[in-house]
Amino acid sequence: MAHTFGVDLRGIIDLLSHHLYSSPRVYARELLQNAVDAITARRALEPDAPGEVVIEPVGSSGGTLRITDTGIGLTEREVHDLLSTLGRTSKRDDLGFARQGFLGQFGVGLLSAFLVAERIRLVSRSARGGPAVRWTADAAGNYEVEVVGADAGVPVGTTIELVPHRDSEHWLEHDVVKALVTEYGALLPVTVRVGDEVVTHGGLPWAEDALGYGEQVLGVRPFDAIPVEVPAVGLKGVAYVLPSGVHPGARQSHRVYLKRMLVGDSIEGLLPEWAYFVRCVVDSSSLRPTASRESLYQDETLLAVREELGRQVRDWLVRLDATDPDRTRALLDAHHLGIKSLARVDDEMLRLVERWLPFETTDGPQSLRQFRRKHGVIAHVPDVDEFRQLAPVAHAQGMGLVNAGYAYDAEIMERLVALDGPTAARRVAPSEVLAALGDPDAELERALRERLTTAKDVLERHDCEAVPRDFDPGSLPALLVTNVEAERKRDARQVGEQADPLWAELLGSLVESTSDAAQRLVLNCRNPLVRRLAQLTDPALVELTVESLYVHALLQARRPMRPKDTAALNRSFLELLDRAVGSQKG
Ligand SMILES: Nc1ncnc2c1ncn2[C@@H]1O[C@H](COP(=O)(O)OP(=O)(O)OP(=O)(O)O)[C@@H](O)[C@H]1O
Repeated sequence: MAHTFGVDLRGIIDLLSHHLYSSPRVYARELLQNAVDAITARRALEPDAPGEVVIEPVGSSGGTLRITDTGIGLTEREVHDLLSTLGRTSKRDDLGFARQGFLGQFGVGLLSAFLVAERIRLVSRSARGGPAVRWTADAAGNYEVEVVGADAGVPVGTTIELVPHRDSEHWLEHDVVKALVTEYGALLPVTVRVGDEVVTHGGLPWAEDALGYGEQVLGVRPFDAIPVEVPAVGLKGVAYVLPSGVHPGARQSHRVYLKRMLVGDSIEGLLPEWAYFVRCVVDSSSLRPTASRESLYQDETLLAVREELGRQVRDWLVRLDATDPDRTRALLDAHHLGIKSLARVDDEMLRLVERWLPFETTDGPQSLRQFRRKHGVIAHVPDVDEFRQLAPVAHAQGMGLVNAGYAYDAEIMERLVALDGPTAARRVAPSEVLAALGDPDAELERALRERLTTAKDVLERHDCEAVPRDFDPGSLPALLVTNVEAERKRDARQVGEQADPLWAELLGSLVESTSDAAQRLVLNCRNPLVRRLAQLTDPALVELTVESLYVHALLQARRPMRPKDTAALNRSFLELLDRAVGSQKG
C-alpha cells in the first residue's frame, strides 16, 4: 500500500531558521520578493497594472505587520495548492525550470515568515477572477481557507498579515522594517512604501553618480569606478578600485543584487583573487542564488562571470597605462602586489610593471625599463638582505643591481627572460660581486694584516674576519658582507663555470678562505684611513679604528643593530670623540 510522507512543519521551520537563513531578518526580503513576483505575474497579463507594495509595521496597523501588493493574487484552488504545500511554487515551468523574471523559485520563502510570526493571515483576490479568499496558518502546520465573497470590496492583489511571536515583535517594528526593506528593496522596479514613505529609488544609483555612490558604499572615495557588464547573465554594475590600504589577504566582498533585490554586501567569488583591490556593485538578472539567497551558487556560470569581470578590470588597467601615466603610477603605488601578481601570468601587466613600478636599485628607485636602458640587463638579487649588503659594493664597482627580493619579483624576472630572452634579466650571486674586487699592494696588505692581528679580539667579538682588498671608490673604507661559506662556494663554482678564467681565479682566492666567522669586513686599501691604519703603532688606537670601521660598515649595510652592535657604536663613537676633544686641548 502506498503512503505519503508527512511533514512536521515545526521541524522544517527550525531547519530554516537555524541552518538555512543567517537571521530572522530575511522574512522581510521573502515577503517583499513574493509581492514583487506577484506584480510581475500580473503585468504579464495586464501590462498597465499598478505596481505598488505597502508595508505597515507593527504599531501603525495594531499588533501585526501588514504587507499589501497589487499583484496577481491567488484563487481558492491556488491557495490550497501553492500556499499550503511545502516546496510548491508558481515560479517554475512544467519541467521544473525557474521561470524568467521571478525572484523566487524554491517554494519555501513564505515559511520564513514563521521565523518571526506565530500566525500568518492572507487575504487575496486573483486577477484571473473569482471571489476573495482568506487563508490562515500557524507554525504547527494547521491552516484554514475561507471564501470572503465576491462583493466584499477586496481589490485584486494580496495582503499578508503577520502576528508576531511574543519575543519577535521588534523585527516587525517600524524602524527595523524600514531599514530591512530599504536595504533589500531600494532598487526594486516597483514602488515600495513603508507606511507613507517611499523607499524605492527608481533607478540604479551607480548609473547616476558612480563615484559618489561608491563613496557611500565603501566609506571612502574610490580611486576609480569601472563600468562592467556581462550581457550573458544580464549583469551590469561598477567595479570600484579602492584607493589604498587594502591587504592582499583581505577577503573580497562585493555587493550583489539579483533582479534588483539585494543578495548581500559581502558576496565572494565575483572577481579573481588578484583583483583584491577592487570591489564590485552589480545587478544580474540570471546569476543563481543559493536557497538562502544570501550568497551566489558557485557554478560554471559564476566562474565564467569571474573571468570576464577580471578581464574588464585588467583592460581598464591597460587603458590607464596608455592614457594616464601619473594615475598609473599612483595606482601601482597603492596596489603593486595585486598588479605584480597579475604580471606573472599576463604579458601586458608585465609591461605595465616593467614601465612604471619603481624597484629598489643601486641607482636609487627606478623602473626596470629605466634600469635596463642604462645597464643593458636587469642584474638582480633575489633577497632583500642580500641586496642591502651587496648594493654598496656593486655600486662602488659601477655594477648595477636590482632588489628582486619582494613578493613575485623573482617570477617577474623569469617572465621577462621568457619573453625577451636571456639578456633581459640575470640573477647575480654574491660571489660575483665580491670577485670584482682587486688584490691590494703586497706591502700594504702585509702591514694591514699585522694590525688586524692586533685587533683580533675586536674582530672575534663581532664574529668577523677582515680581508684587505683594493677597489673604487677610495672614499669607501670598508664593506660588511655575510660569510655564507657554503653558499659562496656553490655560487663560485657556478660562476666559475660561466666566467672567464681571470674571474674564476679571483673567485677561487676568495673561496679558499678557511675562516668560519659569520661576517667578512672587506677593507678598502685605496682608502686613506685604511692606509693610515696600516701605519698605526698604538694597539688601542688600532682596535678603536677597526671597531669603528666595522660599525660604519654595519650601518652602511643597513643591517639591523643588535644590542652588542649598538654598544660597539656607542663605545667607538665616544672614544673617538674623547680623543678628538682631548687632542684639541693638548
Ligand atoms: N503575495 C503573493 N501574491 C501571489 N502569490 C503569492 C504571494 N506570496 C506567495 N505566493 C504564491 O505562493 C507560492 C509559494 O511562495 P514561497 O514564497 O513559499 O515560494 P516561492 O516564492 O515560489 O519561492 P522561494 O522559496 O524561492 O521564495 C509562490 O510561488 C506564489 O505562487
